[in-house]
Amino acid sequence: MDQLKRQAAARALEEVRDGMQLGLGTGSTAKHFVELLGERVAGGLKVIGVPTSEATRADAERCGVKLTTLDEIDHLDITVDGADEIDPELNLIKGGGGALLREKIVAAASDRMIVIADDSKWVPTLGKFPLPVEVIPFGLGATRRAIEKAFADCGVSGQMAVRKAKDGHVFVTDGGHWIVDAQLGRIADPASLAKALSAIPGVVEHGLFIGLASSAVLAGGGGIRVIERRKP
Ligand SMILES: O=C[C@H](O)[C@H](O)[C@H](O)COP(=O)(O)O
Repeated sequence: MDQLKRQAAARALEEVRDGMQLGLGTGSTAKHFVELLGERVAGGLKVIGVPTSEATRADAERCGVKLTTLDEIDHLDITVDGADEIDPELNLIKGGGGALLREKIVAAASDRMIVIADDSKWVPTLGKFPLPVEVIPFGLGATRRAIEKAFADCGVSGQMAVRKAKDGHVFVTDGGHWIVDAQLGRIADPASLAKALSAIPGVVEHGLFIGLASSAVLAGGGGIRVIERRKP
């Protein structure tokens, strides 16, 4: 599986040109991209990156990739990031690693977002992977009730749980927020659900990435598939 992730990362790296400003994703697949990018940088490639998490910042620094922020530059050429699920419209569930907020800010500031994954992430319909919803701890009860209502309005339901870290304490995101994971099973209309969740005051962001990915690079036993998003 790790080999497939690395192959997808290597294919995305072929899109990178000298002088590009890159969004650097988070997770085990994106980490391969950062490592391979570091090798190219050591060989003379000149790029600058914006990391989507403190973990990726540390990886990029270790790999010698020069970093900047979205305050210092006005756009990114390409963001390369992993995903937890990818559907045929290239809508995504992201946030399994808790980095969805910065990932979405960075993807939205990019001309192109390339999603890299092993082909187990390809699904006909999003929802089997629990949907991460990043929330403000204050007023969580009210926020949970509003999320439940949004789910019902969009025809989905399922158990919700505040994410815990490995040490048993509540998982806290890089932005200081909490994550509620919702087991929805099948999300028939991800765009409507995304809109409904975004309208809730206590929701900082959610893991539905709608219309952000430009292409997906999927590595499987039979080779690599590159899927471009259909124009609306
Ligand atoms: O918050 C984490 C990110 O959205 C990751 O890109 C996603 O969870 C996929 O991670 P991995 O490549 O480790 O499966």
